[in-house]
Amino acid sequence: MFNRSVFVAKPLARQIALAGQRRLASTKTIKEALDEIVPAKRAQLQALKAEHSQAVLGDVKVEHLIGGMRGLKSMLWDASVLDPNEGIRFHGLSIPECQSQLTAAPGGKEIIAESMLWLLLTGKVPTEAETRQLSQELAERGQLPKHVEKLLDELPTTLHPMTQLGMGVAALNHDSAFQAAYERGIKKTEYWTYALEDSLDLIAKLPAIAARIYRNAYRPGTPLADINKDLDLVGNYVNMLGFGDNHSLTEYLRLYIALHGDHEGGNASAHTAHLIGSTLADPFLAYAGALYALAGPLHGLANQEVLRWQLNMRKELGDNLTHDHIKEFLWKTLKSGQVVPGYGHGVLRKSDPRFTALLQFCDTRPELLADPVIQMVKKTYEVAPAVLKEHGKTKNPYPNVDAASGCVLYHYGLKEFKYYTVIFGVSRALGALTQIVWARALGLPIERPKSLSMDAIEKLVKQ
Ligand SMILES: CC(=O)SCCNC(=O)CCNC(=O)[C@H](O)C(C)(C)COP(=O)(O)OP(=O)(O)OC[C@H]1O[C@@H](n2cnc3c(N)ncnc32)[C@H](O)[C@@H]1OP(=O)(O)O
Ligand SMILES: O=C([O-])CC(=O)C(=O)O
Repeated sequence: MFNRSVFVAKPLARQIALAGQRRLASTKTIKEALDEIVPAKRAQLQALKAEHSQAVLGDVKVEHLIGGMRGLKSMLWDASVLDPNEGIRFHGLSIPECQSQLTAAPGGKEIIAESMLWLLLTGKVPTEAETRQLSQELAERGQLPKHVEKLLDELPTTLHPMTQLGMGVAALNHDSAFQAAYERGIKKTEYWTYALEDSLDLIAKLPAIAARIYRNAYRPGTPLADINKDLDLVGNYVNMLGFGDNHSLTEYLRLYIALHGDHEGGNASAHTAHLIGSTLADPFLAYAGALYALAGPLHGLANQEVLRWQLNMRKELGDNLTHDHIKEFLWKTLKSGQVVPGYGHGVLRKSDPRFTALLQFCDTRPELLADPVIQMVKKTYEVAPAVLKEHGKTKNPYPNVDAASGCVLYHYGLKEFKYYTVIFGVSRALGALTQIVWARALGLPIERPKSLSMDAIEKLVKQ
């Protein structure tokens, strides 16, 4: 057992060195780490069921049925919680806490996807050795099967990249360990191990699918880099996209992909994965469905729409945009009945801390601060909340993550903004698949809420 008195007696520098050695030394696979946690979580759920099944957590109102279930507490989701004013916390850790505690790539500063995935799956901050071990495991699983490469290469390059991504992901179910095990007939208690196997495979292969789509559509005929077993997931992704020599973009994408990983359970993409997974469709099919929810302009596609909106504004009003120009364009958008992309949110009621973290990344790099697109994002932020407040409709006049996410990509030459949601899709797998693994580990049932007709609502209301 850990002996506190011995530890405290050593000088601070020595303590830090020893703690560092311990962190580095502790190496477990993600499966071994989960094996240790699953029994306790199952026991916690059993106790909740046994002792509190009938406890009331809130009312169901008519507004929930006709208002997109906003605010209705109706899903179990452990990995992250969204506070309307504070934003997201991953297993209790805020974004700045994650930035200071989660492992970066060698030579980098930003959180890497593996570190975030470990936190989401286990609720624990991984040691550096655990993170590196997971990077290696993902790199070893990263190669695509030939039939998926062929499928992607034969799709029209004009097909939206998100449609292609969903198709590539669904086709991976050809080799689903979960589906094969289900057909063989395994015990329910074993489901999660096969769901984990498929989930790790899918997360590992997403960069190769996403990069192939980019290459086919925008850089035809150029070679795709091989997976480097010594690199992290996003390092390999950026290499395959053809931007591997750009350290700043690589670091940005590491941060981007870690931060977009999970946003509690009710967002449309994560919820879709959860719903499909609850039918015991395998993780590939569940996540393919999630990607098509992400591809809607009110959700993930907003990050492409933000760039399109900004470039239209520049085309119409010129390069030297003033605050008044932006106000004018905001009102034009609102008066034509469209939404301002990148603003508003289903839950948040303040500026999204993911937006803040991405802008802080820009603040440390003079070349980004000097870029007109990034300046436009900042200037829009200076005027849009007041315009949206005056317009008076949206409950949240502040920016969400999509208001900033595309600008750095654009600066570094990844300008094909129809591709941007694909990057979001590589990221959201971290949280959505975490939930699928846990839903199978906890034996959660098929999701099937009750629906009511308008007549039935009226009848119930009158009673
Ligand atoms: C990663 C993400 O998914 S973050 C969200 C990305 N999406 C966007 O940025 C698109 C723009 N934003 C929106 O459309 C919305 O704010 C959503 C979809 C994010 C949230 O929707 P809701 O929870 O229904 O928002 P809210 O309750 O504030 O909506 C009330 C009214 O304000 C409008 N509204 C909300 N946001 C905006 C906006 N950015 N611009 C103009 N009007 C807006 C709604 O369309 C709605 O109008 P209606 O009464 O005519 O139907
Ligand atoms: O939480 C939501 O509804 C949308 C969102 O920001 C996300 O999915 O990242």
